[in-house]
Amino acid sequence: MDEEDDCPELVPIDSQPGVPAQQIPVTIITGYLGAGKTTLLNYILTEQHNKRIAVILNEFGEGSALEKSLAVSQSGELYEEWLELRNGCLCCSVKDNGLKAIENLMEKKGKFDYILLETTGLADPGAVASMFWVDAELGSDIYLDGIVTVIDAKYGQQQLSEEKAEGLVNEAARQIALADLTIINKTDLVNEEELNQVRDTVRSINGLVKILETQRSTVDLSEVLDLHSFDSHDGARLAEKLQLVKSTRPHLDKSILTVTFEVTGDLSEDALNAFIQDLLWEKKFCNQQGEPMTVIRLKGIVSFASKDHQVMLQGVHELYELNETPQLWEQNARINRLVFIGRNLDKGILLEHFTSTVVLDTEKK
Ligand SMILES: Nc1nc2c(ncn2[C@@H]2O[C@H](COP(=O)(O)OP(=O)(O)OP(=O)(O)O)[C@@H](O)[C@H]2O)c(=O)[nH]1
Ligand SMILES: [Zn+2]
Repeated sequence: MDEEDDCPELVPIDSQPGVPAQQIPVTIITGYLGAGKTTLLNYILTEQHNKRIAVILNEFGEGSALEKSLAVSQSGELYEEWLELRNGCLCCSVKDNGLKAIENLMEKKGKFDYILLETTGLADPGAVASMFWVDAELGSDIYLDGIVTVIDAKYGQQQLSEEKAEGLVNEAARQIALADLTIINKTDLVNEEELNQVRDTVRSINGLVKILETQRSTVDLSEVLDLHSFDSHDGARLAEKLQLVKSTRPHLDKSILTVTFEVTGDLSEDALNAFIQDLLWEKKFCNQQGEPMTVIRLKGIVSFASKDHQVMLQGVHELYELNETPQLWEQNARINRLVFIGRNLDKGILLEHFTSTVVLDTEKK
């Protein structure tokens, strides 16, 4: 038909599946008190780059304010709240230099294309990350790009070694468990031995995370921004990364640690959901001492019999997602790789549950 000639070929505006066009990335910058978060933000803001960045110094990490924003999230009004933010109404959650920077930015440009959010030192970045995640599901224009945790080279070791009351998680360790990138800052204040020690501790908590070492939080911006840590279109990169991850040993008896395993074969989607929900929601799995396993961060690449594409698994606290990646299995062996970061994790027990309930029978040898 003639009309067909007139009709332009439809092309997607954004070539990256999984990231709708126009979405603004947000990077959460977390880290214990005084580690160097603000120094990092100031550095990023003043460094040469072609991004219009908005900085939010976050207050809702504190007490009732956090509960308030989570409550808002549950009633579904969060979308609106963040939309306002996106449109420039940042003032209420911003202070100091950050505010000036954003005010100036918006006066000049009206809009920005990157958001950096500094949480307070004691905040649980998981709660903040979950908010953005839930928000993204609601069709928000903001998506979570990554969680960056700044660690004090001098005092980090001490902060990470503090014994917490029974049942409580060490916040500094939790921040590392959740991180996509860690920055060990203030290396000028420690000798090599101390630096090795803190690096080993960080690695023992999170076997997956990238570790940078800095003075005055001076980093290559490309290593901090646009990490796409939660995007399923980066499935191939995650799959590659997961291959290199090793299970870790806790630096203290009760510490957070990383457990990873790989299992060949197809999984039952329903059974995998049940497994994850038993683990994250029901806390059904216990270690040999009978203590319930707690997962803080979860990542994986898995194979479902019905799907030609690799599927990415992401979890933050009790939220998780399974998303198909653009990556095809093709002739590659269907190897499921999972990484769990949390407390009281026992690899043997997890693996046993996984192979006996989630892997399809035909594949079991
Ligand atoms: N010696 C040294 N001091 C640093 C370095 N980086 C930052 N500082 C100093 O450490 C102090 C804390 O830095 P901030 O960037 O404010 O840390 P923060 O994590 O934002 O702190 P809070 O928001 O209070 O939790 C400041 O006095 C910084 O000047 C570094 O690499 N070496
Ligand atoms: Zn700060």
